[in-house]
Amino acid sequence: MILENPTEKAIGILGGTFDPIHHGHLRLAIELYERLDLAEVRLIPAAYPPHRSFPFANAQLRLQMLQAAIIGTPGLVVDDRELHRLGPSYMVDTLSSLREEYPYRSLCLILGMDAFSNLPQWYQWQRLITLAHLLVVHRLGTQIPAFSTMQDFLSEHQTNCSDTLKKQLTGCIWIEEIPVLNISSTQIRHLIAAGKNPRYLLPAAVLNIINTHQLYS
Ligand SMILES: Nc1ncnc2c1ncn2[C@@H]1O[C@H](COP(=O)(O)OP(=O)(O)OP(=O)(O)O)[C@@H](O)[C@H]1O
Ligand SMILES: O=C(O)c1ccc[n+]([C@@H]2O[C@H](COP(=O)([O-])O)[C@@H](O)[C@H]2O)c1
Repeated sequence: MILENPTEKAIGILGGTFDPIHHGHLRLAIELYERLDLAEVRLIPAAYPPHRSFPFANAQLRLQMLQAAIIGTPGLVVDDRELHRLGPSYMVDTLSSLREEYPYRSLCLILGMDAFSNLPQWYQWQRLITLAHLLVVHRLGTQIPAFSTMQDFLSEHQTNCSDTLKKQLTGCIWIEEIPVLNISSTQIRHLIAAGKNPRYLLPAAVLNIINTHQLYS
């Protein structure tokens, strides 16, 4: 669907395991919020992330860490809808429920280039672009996938005009190069397990929750 006079800004959607949330996630969300003039970026923790082992921290604590991380940050919102579903937290179900809630709103699913390269392994992956745009960001050391499925997918959907993301509700791929911080949740978990201090890789409020609940040690 094409909107002749789009009045409402697009909503960015950043799903993740967030085990734990860190400054890499938060900078990514803020950069995209500002650069693409989004209404907000929704951080959506996965209850049961598909295609990876079970998270170390339980879903309620990962949610609590997210809420603590974004307090007072304009444009960032936590959305806990995946915590109310049973079974694997498939993105297609999350986008379907957002689409029901916002039938006439542009939705932009944010993906790192690594996640984008693995998209064909996602459940019903070809439906994703019928429910939202894909906002693909470069992460250090990642490249645009060279294999034909993704090259074809890109040539069909990639847009060079960011205004299209506002005018259309779904169906476009936008690639954004951003200065990505080389931080991962795995690195933070490993530091804590080794008795080292992860301070400054993640918000102090998140580290307080980790310490209170003795997570990852
Ligand atoms: N440092 C970072 N900069 C930008 N994007 C990131 C960064 N770390 C993760 N992301 C992106 O955020 C989303 C959620 O990431 P996730 O919760 O898996 O974090 P992670 O740090 O990659 O975790 P883990 O090390 O446990 O795999 C993914 O799309 C991922 O590509
Ligand atoms: O829907 C899927 O099949 C699917 C497969 C892999 C990952 N995802 C989602 O991608 C997001 C990032 O996942 P992860 O494993 O990098 O934390 C998170 O929201 C996951 O639920 C979704």
